[in-house]
Amino acid sequence: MQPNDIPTPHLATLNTTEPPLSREEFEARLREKGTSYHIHHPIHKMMADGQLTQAQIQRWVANRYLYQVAIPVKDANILANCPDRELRREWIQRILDHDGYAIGGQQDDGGIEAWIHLGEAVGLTREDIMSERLVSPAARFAVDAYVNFARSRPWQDAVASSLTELFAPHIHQQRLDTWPDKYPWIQSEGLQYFRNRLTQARRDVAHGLRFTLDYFGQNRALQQRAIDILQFKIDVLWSLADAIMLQTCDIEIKGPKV
Ligand SMILES: O=C(O)c1cc(C(=O)O)c2c(n1)C(=O)C(=O)c1cc(C(=O)O)[nH]c1-2
Repeated sequence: MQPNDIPTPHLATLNTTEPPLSREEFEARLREKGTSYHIHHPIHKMMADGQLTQAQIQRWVANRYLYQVAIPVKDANILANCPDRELRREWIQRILDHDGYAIGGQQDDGGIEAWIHLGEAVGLTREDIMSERLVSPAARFAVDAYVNFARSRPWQDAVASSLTELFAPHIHQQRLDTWPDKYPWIQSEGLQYFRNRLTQARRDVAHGLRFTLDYFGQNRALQQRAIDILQFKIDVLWSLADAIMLQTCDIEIKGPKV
């Protein structure tokens, strides 16, 4: 059995008889998936409307830390599975963005550190965040599903699974636009993570999208596969948001407040 034949319940059966979509139509079908992006999840709508309490924002940041630390591990799995040197040269930047680096006198603390600063800006300690003691088990399952996908699927599939980043600049911008007004108690320096991602995500997605349109554009079956993979990733993010929402609802009812 070839890696591409591994049955995955998330991926629909491929219809190989239809003609391929044009490049434009294929891209449009991927972008259409934005209608089910987690920006539409109730917890993110409440967040943008200013309806979350400090304890709920804290739990969101603490749970999302799992995703932040998983991303470079996911990307390292892509590098490990990918024999294409050109792709690795570009992809490695994603690991540096999140882990940071100190190379040849140049230094950047990276996105994980910026996320910890966000946690401190919302009133958590570094220990609260890094110990992962506030995270929900269901959030861990959702994030693990993404890392396992990148570890076990062909690297081309894992590249396509990053394409939720098509929609990420919008949600980062939404937080930058709404938080200062809705949550004035959050120190503004803490929002630097979102500012950094505006450019990083646009750069990443230009690369990931170009690759996906080229590789998965070869025939209709591969195009459908990429669309299904994007849906799988959208489901990962939605499940993560579900997990956080359930947990934050619980703390509002019976504590403990952090
Ligand atoms: O805050 C968000 O809503 C959000 C969503 C996503 C995404 O759509 O996957 C990413 C990020 N943030 C993010 O900060 C990030 O670095 C990132 C990397 C990736 C990826 O799949 O490789 N997604 C995302």
